[in-house]
Amino acid sequence: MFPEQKQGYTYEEYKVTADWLRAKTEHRPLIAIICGSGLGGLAEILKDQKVFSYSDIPNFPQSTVQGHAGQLVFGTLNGKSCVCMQGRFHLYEGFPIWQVTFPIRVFQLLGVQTAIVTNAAGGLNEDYNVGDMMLIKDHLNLPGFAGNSPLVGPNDERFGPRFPCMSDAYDRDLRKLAQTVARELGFSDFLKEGVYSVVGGPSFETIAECHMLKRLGADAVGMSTVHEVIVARHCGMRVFGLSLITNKAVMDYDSKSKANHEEVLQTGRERASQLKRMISSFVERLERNNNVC
Ligand SMILES: O=P(O)(O)O[C@@H]1C[C@H](O)[C@@H](CO)O1
Ligand SMILES: Nc1nc2[nH]cnc2c(=O)[nH]1
Repeated sequence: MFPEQKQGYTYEEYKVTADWLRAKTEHRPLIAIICGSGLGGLAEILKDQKVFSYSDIPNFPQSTVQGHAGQLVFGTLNGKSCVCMQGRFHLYEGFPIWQVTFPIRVFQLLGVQTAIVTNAAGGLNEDYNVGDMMLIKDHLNLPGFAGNSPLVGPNDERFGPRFPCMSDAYDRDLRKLAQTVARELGFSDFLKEGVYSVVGGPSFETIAECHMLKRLGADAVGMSTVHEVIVARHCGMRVFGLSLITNKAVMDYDSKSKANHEEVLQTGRERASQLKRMISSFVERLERNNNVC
C-alpha cells in the first residue's frame, strides 16, 4: 500500500498561514501584486515594508526559479495597503497546482479584494514587439483542458462556488483604467490588449506549437498566471492581468532566434521603471469597490 498522497490544503491550513501573517504585520492589504519572472523589482515601490522570506512562512512553498526572489513584501503604495509576491510558483517546478495557487487563498483570508497579476510572456501576435505591455483580456488554459485545474477536488464553499464563471475573469473596468493610466504616462505606443495562453513549460514552444496557439486565438504565451487568476476569481477577487512581452515567439523555420530565460530577465530589467510607474499610478487610481470609468 502507498501512503495517502496529499491532494490539497485544508481551509485550516490556509487560515494558519493567514493568521500567522496577520500576527506578524499590521498591514491589512486590499491589493495583491504578483510579480512575474524578472519583475520582482515592482515590490520596491512599496513604502513601510515588512518582508517575509517564503521559508519563514508556515505552509508556504519555496521559489526555485532565477528571477523569483521568494519573498512576501507588505507595504503601502500611494497610501493603499498592498502585499507583493516577489516570486511565484510554476507547475514546471514540480509543484502540484494547489500549491502553485496557495498564496491566493491566503490573500483572500487577509482581506485582499484585487489581484494584480503580472508575467513575462512570449509574443505570438506579429504586431507585438519586445518590451510591449499587454493587458490580459482573456486566457487559454491548456493545462486546464487536460484536467489540471486548481479547483479540481472537493469544492470548499467558504472560498467560492463549484462552477465559477470565467467569461469575466479580467475585469473590464480595470483594463479601461489601465488604458487611461498608460495614456497619461505616454505609454500607449507600447500598450497592447490580448489573450494570454498558459502552457506547462519548462521547455519553450516549438514553432508548430506557436502556430497552433496563435490559430487558437492567443496573442502571448507563458507558464503561469491563469491558475492564480482562476483561484482569485473563484474566491471573488477582481483581477487585473498584465504581461510584459519579453521575447517574440519563433514562428519561422528559417529564424536563428532561440527563446531563452536570460532574454526574458533582460527585458524585465529594461522595462522595470515603466512597469513600476504603470502599477504605481494604477494602484493610486484604484477605488475600493468599483472603477467604472
Ligand atoms: O512567472 P512568469 O510567468 O512571469 O515566468 C515566465 C515563464 C517562465 O517561468 C519563465 C520563462 O523565461 O518566464
Ligand atoms: N511559454 C513561454 N513562456 C515565456 N515566458 C517568457 N517568454 C516565454 C515564451 O516565449 N514562452
